[in-house]
Amino acid sequence: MNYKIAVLNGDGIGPEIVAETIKVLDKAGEKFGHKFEYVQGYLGGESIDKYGVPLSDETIQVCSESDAILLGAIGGPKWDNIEPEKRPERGLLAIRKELGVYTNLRPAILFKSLKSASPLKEEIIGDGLDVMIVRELTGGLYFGHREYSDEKAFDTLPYTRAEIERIAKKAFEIAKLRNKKLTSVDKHNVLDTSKLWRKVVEEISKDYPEVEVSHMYVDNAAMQLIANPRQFDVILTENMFGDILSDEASMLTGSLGMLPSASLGDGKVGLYEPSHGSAPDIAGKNIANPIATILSAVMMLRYSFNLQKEADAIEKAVEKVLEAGFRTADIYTDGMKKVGTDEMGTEIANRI
Ligand SMILES: NC(=O)c1ccc[n+]([C@@H]2O[C@H](COP(=O)([O-])OP(=O)(O)OC[C@H]3O[C@@H](n4cnc5c(N)ncnc54)[C@H](O)[C@@H]3O)[C@@H](O)[C@H]2O)c1
Ligand SMILES: CC(C)[C@H](C(=O)O)[C@@H](O)C(=O)O
Ligand SMILES: [Mg+2]
Repeated sequence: MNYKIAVLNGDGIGPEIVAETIKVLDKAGEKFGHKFEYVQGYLGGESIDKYGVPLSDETIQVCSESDAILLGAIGGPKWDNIEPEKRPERGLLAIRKELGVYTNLRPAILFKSLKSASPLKEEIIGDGLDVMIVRELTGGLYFGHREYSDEKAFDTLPYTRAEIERIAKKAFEIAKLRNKKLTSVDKHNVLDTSKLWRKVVEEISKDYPEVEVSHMYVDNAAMQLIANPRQFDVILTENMFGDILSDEASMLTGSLGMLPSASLGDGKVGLYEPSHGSAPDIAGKNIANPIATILSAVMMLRYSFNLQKEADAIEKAVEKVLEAGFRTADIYTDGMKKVGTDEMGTEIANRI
């Protein structure tokens, strides 16, 4: 089959990690007889430089005419001091909103051979940690009414019942296919939106009697993720809590460079990007870890193209490369073979 993928390199390490992902996708395509066609779009800083805006109509069109979107990461110091509406990050929020991808899946999975790369003790991290964070992506604080003056500024955190219902249903559906345990994370003791969130999640849970549901305050959840991460299976939470908790959870897997993501809606096009940012501190040095992006492409094969054996083959190749001791700097531990971004991509592609 032929698949058309919109590619948005973005900024910083974006082009480096996307190049390795394409290398891996092409190898999988070759092996299983698929053709991946890539169409270039522009997002964030690169789009500001090209079009003067962080997301252009041209790129929206390229994305909506594709079967899926592969994104590197956006942002960087070059664009940090421009007006808020024109920042690279606004382009990312706009594309998520435009595509209606309200479900952001961020799976924190520990590869066995990376146990020693996690800062947590082995007895806490255990064997085979696998937590799925389901983050609401197109509502809440990121999209609420906001105002700024040099004397006073505010952001608002709105959620409608419908927005909570649809993400809660997705999370319960996912939990049903996993260990049937869902922890909804909120700040019910303080926020009205959390009051509605908890009420709606409770209501939806009645349709999923096989899933055990519990509620946890976000501050406690931040602590529990470190103290006892294995208690979690599916974590359901709102936009900003999910942003923060997913970066935290990434360290359970060894590095932020290991955490992929899939952003899905009810429409045709899914957006696949690593959970991390453009890492300007290491950009252009060929040291970034491409695995989060490669695993995001695995999610693309699974969720957008239904190519299960192809997805398994890439995932297995990542596992084999890690077992063989290859490590980028962020997951390096003594005695392993340190490799650059491109070598990591090549080693993975060679094992498909
Ligand atoms: N989805 C996105 O595009 C996205 C996500 C987060 C941040 N950002 C943007 O990225 C820029 C930098 O933000 P930041 O520094 O807070 O977050 P960041 O995620 O870019 O980096 C945080 C730390 O993790 C490291 N890191 C990140 N990805 C890595 C990888 N693949 N391999 C090895 N190390 C990696 C970085 O070197 C840095 O030390 C900002 O402009 C921010 O707005 C974009
Ligand atoms: C860059 C920023 C807008 C973005 C977010 O907060 O969603 C990022 O941190 C992420 O996790 O994808
Ligand atoms: Mg983030």
